Amino acid sequence: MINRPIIALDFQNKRQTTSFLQLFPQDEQLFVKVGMELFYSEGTNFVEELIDQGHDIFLDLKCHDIPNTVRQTMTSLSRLGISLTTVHAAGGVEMMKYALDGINKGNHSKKIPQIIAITQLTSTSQEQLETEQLVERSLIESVVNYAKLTELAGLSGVVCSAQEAKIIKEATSKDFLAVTPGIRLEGQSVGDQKRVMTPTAAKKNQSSAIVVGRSITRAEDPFSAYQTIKKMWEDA
Ligand SMILES: O=C(O)c1cc(=O)[nH]c(=O)n1[C@@H]1O[C@H](COP(=O)(O)O)[C@@H](O)[C@H]1O
Repeated sequence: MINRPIIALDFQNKRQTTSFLQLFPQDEQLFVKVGMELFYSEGTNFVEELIDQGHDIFLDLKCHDIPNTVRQTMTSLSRLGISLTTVHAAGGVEMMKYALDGINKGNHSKKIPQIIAITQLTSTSQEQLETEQLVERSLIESVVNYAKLTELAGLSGVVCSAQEAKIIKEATSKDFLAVTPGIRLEGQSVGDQKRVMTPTAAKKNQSSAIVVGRSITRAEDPFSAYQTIKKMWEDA
């Protein structure tokens, strides 16, 4: 269980990210997610700067490629000192095993990252699964299947919606992580997300960690929104 909400730093560049982080007390150690948007513009140097500032990093690059390429990517990332990173479970068991091998072969002078796998994105609906992916099973079955394959490959857990966290825990082991984005407060616009839950409902449904973007980054007072969400998570 990760005790703080993970804040998705979905910003275009270092300048925007730094002004956002300045809204938090200097000694507040955050768990932040750097995604493709920020990583592709600022690269590894900025990730290392965030680590030096005392933050835990979820580097969310959603790798999905042939096993050998993913292995070498993970070896490159392993030296950074990040806490978590992602691959797509759709890449297959072999790809996920290679990913783990890549991390293990890397140079961990700082911290060994845990790898978690994307199941079905929280922006995917049952209808899209049927009409676009041509998957005939239910969305839940697909997510649970990906979770079992991820566990078989030896990774630490999955990214799924909080709606599926409990069923994943039942289908896998106690320590297997169900990291859940798609978090909204009551009454907030869901935007492009399809499978959402509140922080309280997510915790009650056995989510291991919540990933929160716009509910914090676009709040009028981001630090206060963070504190509210953190408290909801702690108290549930
Ligand atoms: O890997 C992720 O973090 C992720 C997986 C997923 O299925 N859904 C999902 O929303 N995310 C990420 O979680 C964050 C959610 O942002 P908000 O919808 O603004 O809270 C974004 O950074 C997404 O990239």
